[in-house]
Amino acid sequence: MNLLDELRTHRLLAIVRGPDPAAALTAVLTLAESGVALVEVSLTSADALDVIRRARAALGPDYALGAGTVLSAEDARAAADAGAAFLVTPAISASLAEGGRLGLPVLAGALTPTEVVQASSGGAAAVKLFPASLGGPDYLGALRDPFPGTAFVPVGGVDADGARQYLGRGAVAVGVGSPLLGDAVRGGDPAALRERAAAFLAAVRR
Ligand SMILES: O=C(O)C(=O)C[C@H](O)[C@H](O)COP(=O)(O)O
Repeated sequence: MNLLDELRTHRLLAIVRGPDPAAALTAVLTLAESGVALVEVSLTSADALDVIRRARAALGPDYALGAGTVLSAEDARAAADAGAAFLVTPAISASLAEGGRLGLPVLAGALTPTEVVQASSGGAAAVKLFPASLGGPDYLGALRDPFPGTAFVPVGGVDADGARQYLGRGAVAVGVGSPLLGDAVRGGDPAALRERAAAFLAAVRR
């Protein structure tokens, strides 16, 4: 898949992370049904690889389902085996190069200018600005001056209002976990998740 194209087109990446595999799977499927085109399942979730495997089986081969918090080369390979189509990392790590070897695009985490350079030169499809809440939209704006060609995806503490602001400052997309998922990862009402998904999809619309 072309991760950068997907991010540019859909502008919203949902991050599922939770203690309950059944609830995580339901959340992934609910997000997909709601029109959220890109979802990552964090490997810190309970039975994350099994959740990815089941979600892949339910959603088919073309859905943009990825694995998050992929730090090691071993995790990158396991995520690929489970059916992840892309990898997300919170930092520059061995999984970036391994993604290249596996042919999987990587959204690589970076915070500082030095890390932005390392992520890009390491082959990242896009740079996940993490934790974005540390500097907010102004910090993204400051980074965009020296890196106008870099595709940034802010992650961490991004609510619907923040999503609009980051996109207005030139982010290609935003990544959203708890403000979107809420209690859905602990078995909360899927109808409420559908409503939050609709609100975030409206917030990222051009
Ligand atoms: O999974 C990783 O490696 C991440 O870096 C993602 C972050 O930890 C949060 O999950 C996103 O933050 P919120 O949208 O505030 O919940």
